[in-house]
Amino acid sequence: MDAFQDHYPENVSHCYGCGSKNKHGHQIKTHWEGDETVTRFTPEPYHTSVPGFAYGGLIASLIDCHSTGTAAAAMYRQEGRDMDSLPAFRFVTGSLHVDFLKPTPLGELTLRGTVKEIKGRKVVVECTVFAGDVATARGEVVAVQMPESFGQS
Ligand SMILES: CCCCCCCCCCCC(=O)SCCNC(=O)CCNC(=O)[C@H](O)C(C)(C)COP(=O)(O)OP(=O)(O)OC[C@H]1O[C@@H](n2cnc3c(N)ncnc32)[C@H](O)[C@@H]1OP(=O)(O)O
Repeated sequence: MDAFQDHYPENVSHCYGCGSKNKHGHQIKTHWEGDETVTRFTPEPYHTSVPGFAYGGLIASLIDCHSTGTAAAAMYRQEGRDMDSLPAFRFVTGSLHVDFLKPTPLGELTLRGTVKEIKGRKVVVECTVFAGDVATARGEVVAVQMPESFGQS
């Protein structure tokens, strides 16, 4: 199944969390399941915080990139456009809030996202991280369409 990230333009495919061209990164893959977006990711042993459990910064970065991908996909969906069509929607993180509800074990994790708001260039995404049936973290991301000047200095 094609993931949102498989359709990212090359110039935004280097992100540590979601870029398919970053060989050192997480390379997460996200897709729609109805009105939810889903990413599955299995942490490596080196993602440890306390032995047996995942590092919180990893969880935050998964929520971050799951949510920016969701933002892009939601904009395409709202406009009835294919994710390969131009101009491309590129989102960056304006804010990232994470609540760690329970320790997250080092096993397969499922992130489920919902779009709370689309307003102008802003998309607000809520994302919950599950280990099995247990919600271990919940995040809210304000994703904003990337300004043309982003990355230019
Ligand atoms: C297929 C391709 C996919 C491509 C996908 C690419 C994936 C890459 C994913 C990367 C994930 C990252 O790590 S990104 C890297 C980390 N993030 C960054 O470096 C971003 C740095 N910050 C910025 O460049 C800027 O502050 C922006 C772009 C976030 C916002 O600046 P701006 O463009 O001037 O936005 P502005 O007009 O002020 O605001 C627009 C709306 O967003 C809201 N807003 C702006 N900033 C915030 C904020 N921090 N917290 C809450 N809300 C905010 C405003 O209130 C407003 O809402 P309203 O008043 O209209 O309601």
